Amino acid sequence: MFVTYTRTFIPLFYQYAIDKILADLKPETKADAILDHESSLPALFKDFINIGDSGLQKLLFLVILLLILQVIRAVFMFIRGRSNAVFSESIAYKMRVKLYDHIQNLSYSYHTHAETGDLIQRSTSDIDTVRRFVGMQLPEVFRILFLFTFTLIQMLRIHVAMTFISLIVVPFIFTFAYIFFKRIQSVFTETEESEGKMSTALQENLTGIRVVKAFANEKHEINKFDSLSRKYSDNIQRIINSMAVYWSSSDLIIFFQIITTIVAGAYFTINGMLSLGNFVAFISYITFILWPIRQLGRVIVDFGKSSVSLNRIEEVLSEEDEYEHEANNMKTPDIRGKVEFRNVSFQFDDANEPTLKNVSFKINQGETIAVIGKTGSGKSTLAHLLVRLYDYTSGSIKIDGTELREIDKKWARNHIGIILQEPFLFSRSIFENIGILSDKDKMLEEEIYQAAQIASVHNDILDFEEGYKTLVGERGVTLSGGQKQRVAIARMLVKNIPILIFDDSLSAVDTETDLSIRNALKQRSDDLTKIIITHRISTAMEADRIIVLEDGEIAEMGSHDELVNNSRIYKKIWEIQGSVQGDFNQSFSKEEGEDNDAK
Ligand SMILES: Nc1ncnc2c1ncn2[C@@H]1O[C@H](COP(=O)(O)OP(=O)(O)OP(=O)(O)O)[C@@H](O)[C@H]1O
Repeated sequence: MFVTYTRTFIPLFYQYAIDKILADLKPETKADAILDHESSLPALFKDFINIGDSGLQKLLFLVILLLILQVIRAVFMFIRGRSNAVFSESIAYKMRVKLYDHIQNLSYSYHTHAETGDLIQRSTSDIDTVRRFVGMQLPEVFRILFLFTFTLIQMLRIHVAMTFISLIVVPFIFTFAYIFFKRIQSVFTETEESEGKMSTALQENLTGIRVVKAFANEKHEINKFDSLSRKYSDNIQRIINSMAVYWSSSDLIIFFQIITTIVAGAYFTINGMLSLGNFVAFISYITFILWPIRQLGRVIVDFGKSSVSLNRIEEVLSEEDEYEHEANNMKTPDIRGKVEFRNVSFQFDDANEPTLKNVSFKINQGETIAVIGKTGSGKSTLAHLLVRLYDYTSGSIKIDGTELREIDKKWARNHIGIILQEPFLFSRSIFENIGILSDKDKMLEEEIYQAAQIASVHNDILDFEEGYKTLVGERGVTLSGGQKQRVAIARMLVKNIPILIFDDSLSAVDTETDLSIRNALKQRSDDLTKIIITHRISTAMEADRIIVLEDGEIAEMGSHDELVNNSRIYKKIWEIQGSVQGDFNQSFSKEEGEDNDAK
């Protein structure tokens, strides 16, 4: 406010210099009617200028005063700019962190439906729009309004009629700016959407670049991106064209206003109703009032854009935080490894029928249970229920006697570990990837190595040039599928969890490694409860019990020996896989024999 207010004094100095000082310097130019008008310059300033005796000295003091005023204004402008930036940046920072934290706490089901690109856009460019609004547009509106008010007051004090004439175009220019920016708002929105589509395509392409390369599909991808990029450029071009029309036509209106002011000012001055100095002051006032006014229309329209962004951020923030939503009295029982399913059913919100139906089974601490079944039979869903990624619709799941729904989610996930079907590795070193789940600040190397040894990946890692320091590319692309799975297993093992679920997480390792991992796990602890979801009969057959799922129901359950003779589905799988495995082993040993013979 200070900066804006003091700005309106500057034309008063011009007026004083012309009307009072020039007259002293060159008295012969003094024509009564022109110079006898009072100056509106505050008395304090006048006194300072009048310290000088001669006209030249007064001029010198005026320049010094103007300089001091400008320096003070510059300091205040700096403080204003800085505090606006600090304030808006701190708001943006808080919003970013809040949104990021909230996204972390949204449910698994939210994330399975959400679009990554869209969430990124909300967390970055939408927040930036709000930041610009708070840091630049909002202060700009206040600045323009203050400037307009203060200037209006100064002008009215000098000459009322001249004031109205000088501001005749203000309502027009403001309305013109408002209507113009309102009209092109749709172009702004389309530009934002086309930018969003372009970045989503880019993100999707980079994520799936290996598939693109593998199918030599680059041309199609390039064409797709090219058309999106063109659309974006066309929209930008439309904005540039519209803005060019706007600036030039509003310039014309402003020019008209300046001409009107000059003509009216000259008339008043010649007729002795306005001093020469005040005439100059008026011209100065209108120039610095008219340019911001035409900005105001734009800023007001930008409000719309910012409110769209705020709504988009708010939309995410209003999604339910899965932890906050839990009751305060959630339990944190001692979890040792006993699991009991009783008539458990589960249906996805958007599904027509239940994915799991009346599932009942028991697992004692230290037992290994294998779950097999056709794809889509509900195996992963069953595992997801155990870590409370979803809550069962009916029935009961008890973990060491406590109803799972009553156990604190974080507590449950800290005691029941799941190694997901598609393990995700972060683009950090292998060491960091394995240690990432540990609650300890600093993982001991020994613990990491031990976990990697059990997961049968230690030797593979040592074979890498940089060993444990090897950086796994984004999502672990520099590792083979089997290595990735084993790193994911090691990552879970550092946690020392009593119940472990392998959701088909041994599928990419060979049978031998699969066996050695299972043996190492058995050696490490007899108490570890394991649920192994698998398509491989050789993995399932060693379990204490095997559950065969069919269309979400338990079709068969028992040990390998029980099922191999006395079942429908398991027996069939055994016959198919057993014979293939037999053939494989036979041909393998035959080749080995031939090799040996050759030697
Ligand atoms: N988030 C979801 N929303 C709606 N339906 C889902 C969702 N996730 C899975 N399903 C459906 O639930 C059924 C069971 O899926 P699930 O992943 O549990 O099967 P699965 O036995 O693990 O299969 P696979 O062996 O192929 O991994 C499938 O028909 C699947 O389409």
